[in-house]
Amino acid sequence: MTRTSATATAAATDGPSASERLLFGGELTYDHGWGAHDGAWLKLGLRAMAGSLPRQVAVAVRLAREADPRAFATVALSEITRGVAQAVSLVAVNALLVELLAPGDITGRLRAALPSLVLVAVLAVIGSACRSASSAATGILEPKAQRVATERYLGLVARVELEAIEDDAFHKLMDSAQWGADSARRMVGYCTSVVTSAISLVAAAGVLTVLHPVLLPLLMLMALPNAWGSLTMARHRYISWHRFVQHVRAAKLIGQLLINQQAAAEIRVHGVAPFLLRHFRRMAETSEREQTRLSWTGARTHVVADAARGAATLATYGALGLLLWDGRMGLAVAGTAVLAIRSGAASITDLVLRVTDVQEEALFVADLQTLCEEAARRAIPSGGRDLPDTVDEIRFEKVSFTYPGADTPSLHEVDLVIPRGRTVAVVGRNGSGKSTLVRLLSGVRLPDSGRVLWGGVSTAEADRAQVFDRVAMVAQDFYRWPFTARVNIGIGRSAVPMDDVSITAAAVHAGADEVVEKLPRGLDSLLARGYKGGQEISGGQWQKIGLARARHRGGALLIVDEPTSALDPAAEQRVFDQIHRLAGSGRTTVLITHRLHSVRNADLVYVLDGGRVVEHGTFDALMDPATGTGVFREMYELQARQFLRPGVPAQASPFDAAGEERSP
Ligand SMILES: Nc1ncnc2c1ncn2[C@@H]1O[C@H](COP(=O)(O)OP(=O)(O)OP(=O)(O)O)[C@@H](O)[C@H]1O
Repeated sequence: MTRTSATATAAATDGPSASERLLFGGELTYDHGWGAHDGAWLKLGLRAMAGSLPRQVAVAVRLAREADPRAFATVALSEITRGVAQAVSLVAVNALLVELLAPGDITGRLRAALPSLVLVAVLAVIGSACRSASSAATGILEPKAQRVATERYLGLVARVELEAIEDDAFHKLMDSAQWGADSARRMVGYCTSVVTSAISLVAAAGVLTVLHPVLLPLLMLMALPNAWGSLTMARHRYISWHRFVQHVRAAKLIGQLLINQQAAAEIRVHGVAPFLLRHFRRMAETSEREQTRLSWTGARTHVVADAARGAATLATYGALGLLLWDGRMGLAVAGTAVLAIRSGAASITDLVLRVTDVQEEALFVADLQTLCEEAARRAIPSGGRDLPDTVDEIRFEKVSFTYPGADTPSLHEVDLVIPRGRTVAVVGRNGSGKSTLVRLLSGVRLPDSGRVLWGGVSTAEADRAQVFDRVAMVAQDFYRWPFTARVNIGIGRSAVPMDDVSITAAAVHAGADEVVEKLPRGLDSLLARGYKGGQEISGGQWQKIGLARARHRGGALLIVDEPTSALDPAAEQRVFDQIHRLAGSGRTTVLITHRLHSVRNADLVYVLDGGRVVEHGTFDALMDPATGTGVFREMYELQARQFLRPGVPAQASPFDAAGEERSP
């Protein structure tokens, strides 16, 4: 989607106040998107627009040089040569006209003018060759510059703290900055044009200055209205884009939902499509209003700019006429002046257009720059304290944690110990804080207060790359990569070769070998419906693939969050057996589950409620009325009763044995 078409699908409202919210049909709401951060970023962007052109060109030059130094040198050399050729050509044209308009017979005049004529022709050939070389090199440079810019921001974003990824303001910046890489590509091309036009203009201006001092200021006067008009419109477009980027996201989201594979069945059975389409349409209609507003602003700006430029052109040619009329300028000089003014005016128009383009693109490149700075600021720090080779225990000390924007803590002064080589189960109601605990345990989140200690080293001070390296995790929502089964198992340790032996061993361990065997191309089957040869597997089968991934990854700590929710009873039993076997092999395991019977074999059970540890101990101790507080026992018995509950008495069939309806 281009920026223009994206804006076209975006919704619009009248003003950018922070409190305003766009209400889609009274059901779906999206924030207007102008938070405190956003205002600051917008100001930054507009400052970039007002900023100096050399700085913006320097950004493109740095990018181009990094992308392909040789192509960059070719562009620079070609453009400089072309500019010099153009300047010399104008001087040669002047000499040519002087010879042609001199008194004497025509043959003599032509002979005298011949060297200048040849020079003009040679310079034209040089100019043309330079233009071809420059455009070829620019074509090579542009995609490379885009790649360099994209790689830079993707690399930085992939390293930010989880908190940034969940922050809507950061997301908005990512959306806006995504256009920045595309803009960086275009900026390289536009900058080349700026340099070309500037050199042409300098050549024309030099000649005009020599011809008569008044001609140059007049030529410059012609440039002003165009510059004002183009800059004004670029500013309007940029503000408009920032105002609606949030809605562009919403429109994109709805569009994606309509074609989403997982949502497809529900969209049809529940008839969701008209609802989604209605909101999509509403956004497009409000966007049309914004487009109309922009068009009118554009029309008004162009009328004013064109009128001013017309007056300036009239003044320029009028001045030239006057100089000719009162004899202060010869005919040959006037002819050269007309050529120089025409070339200069064309260069100015081109220059103004391209400068505006550069500045407009620079705004998005500035967003990209801001994103890179913000991503670097919010990156998971590299380095830190080393973990001991053997971590004897992981300890939570009075750990509290509140999600940004939440009113209540999700974990409150949690104390907990996970001894090496043991299986520790964490149980509790929905929303009691189990998954949050896992996030702090694995180091993807840091506590607000208290410490999570890995062998005495707190995760806040540790080299977190070392913490991550020791964790294998099968989260509830582990990612289903749209790649082959082999990659889905091996991606947990992607630096290690994904050979048949190691991948199959991991698959066998998790029971995923049966899944793989049924796939048409075995491990190399693509697990992505909607692509050629793509396969779909069931939720339970995915869970086995997820477990195989954790097995292949290895690591000292295995965290399994609801590992069996989608498994059949036999597979569930097998998974728990495997988990206990793993624990027996010296690997520490943290098991989060609602299936309380499965924690029987755990060495320790922690019970969470409302973000607090309300009870802990061995299974037997928690079940014993003499030692347990009863919280766990109650939960366990409630679950057990569901299996023991007597069946619902059978209802009498309304039909008799012959299939006839019974009389009431
Ligand atoms: N990313 C998040 N941002 C804000 N709040 C969150 C986030 N994740 C969880 N919470 C909140 O933190 C609390 C604990 O959630 P958590 O997911 O840790 O519970 P849980 O015990 O794992 O629940 P379940 O058994 O349903 O998986 C809940 O109130 C939840 O709404």
